[in-house]
Amino acid sequence: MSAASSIECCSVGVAFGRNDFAVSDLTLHVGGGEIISLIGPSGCGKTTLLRAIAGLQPMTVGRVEMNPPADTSRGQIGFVFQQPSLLPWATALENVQLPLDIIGRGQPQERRRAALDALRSVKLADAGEKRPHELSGGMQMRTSIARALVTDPSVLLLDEPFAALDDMLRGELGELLLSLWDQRRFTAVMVTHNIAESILLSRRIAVMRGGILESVLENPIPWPRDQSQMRTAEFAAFFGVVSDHLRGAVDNPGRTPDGV
Ligand SMILES: Nc1ncnc2c1ncn2[C@@H]1O[C@H](COP(=O)(O)OP(=O)(O)OP(=O)(O)O)[C@@H](O)[C@H]1O
Repeated sequence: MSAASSIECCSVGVAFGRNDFAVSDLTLHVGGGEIISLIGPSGCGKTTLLRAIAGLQPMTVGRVEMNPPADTSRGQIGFVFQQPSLLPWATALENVQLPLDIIGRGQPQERRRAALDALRSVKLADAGEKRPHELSGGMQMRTSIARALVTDPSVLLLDEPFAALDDMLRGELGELLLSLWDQRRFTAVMVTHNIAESILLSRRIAVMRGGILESVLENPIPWPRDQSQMRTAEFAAFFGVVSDHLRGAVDNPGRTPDGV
């Protein structure tokens, strides 16, 4: 596996109209092997920032640096989107193997073995021959996660990955993500609307509003994480802190030095 890259967003600005900045002068450091959540009201620029980090969205100003550099075309950056977006005519195994086929890594047999390993890692070892319509929503999302991880990326970018799932599945897949991170230690940036999920899964929470970074909150919940922590007083208290920042009820005291 490649070393987890740190991510440096330096004064990133993305404008869609002449002066219409969806993301404005945004500077953020994400440490190698860190999981950080991007949270904020609808339309505040979370997806635009994630796409800029991925290299999918040209920036109007600023730059994004990864160290060591991570390159999508070499499978070093993985994506998980809200919709699993699997090829309907391909089996789960073929879907997972697809990124390896595209970048042309290894011999066909090695690719198949890697895809099987990735499916096993998301507890879908027995579903490889099924097509997407034969999989439940949760299984489709597991397949999508396996596809994102099959190339052993050093950076994983997730855009509201569990938003379409019910609470039980959401919690289950959150814990799966934590265990995958524990084994692989990739750097992850996850967009979510769900405060509890952002607290359970990430080390820091970047709160955005109107295209700017409102604050970066250090998450006090100890590691290792699991869902039982969601019932603690500490979790509830931090939930309140994040909510206040989201509502704009706090005047920025939560910034950490590398999130300025
Ligand atoms: N391709 C585009 N062309 C023009 N405007 C865009 C484009 N993509 C995004 N925008 C605008 O940029 C702003 C930020 O959008 P973005 O999708 O990044 O927000 P978001 O915080 O991810 O929202 P949500 O939580 O609803 O997904 C919005 O005003 C949106 O309309």
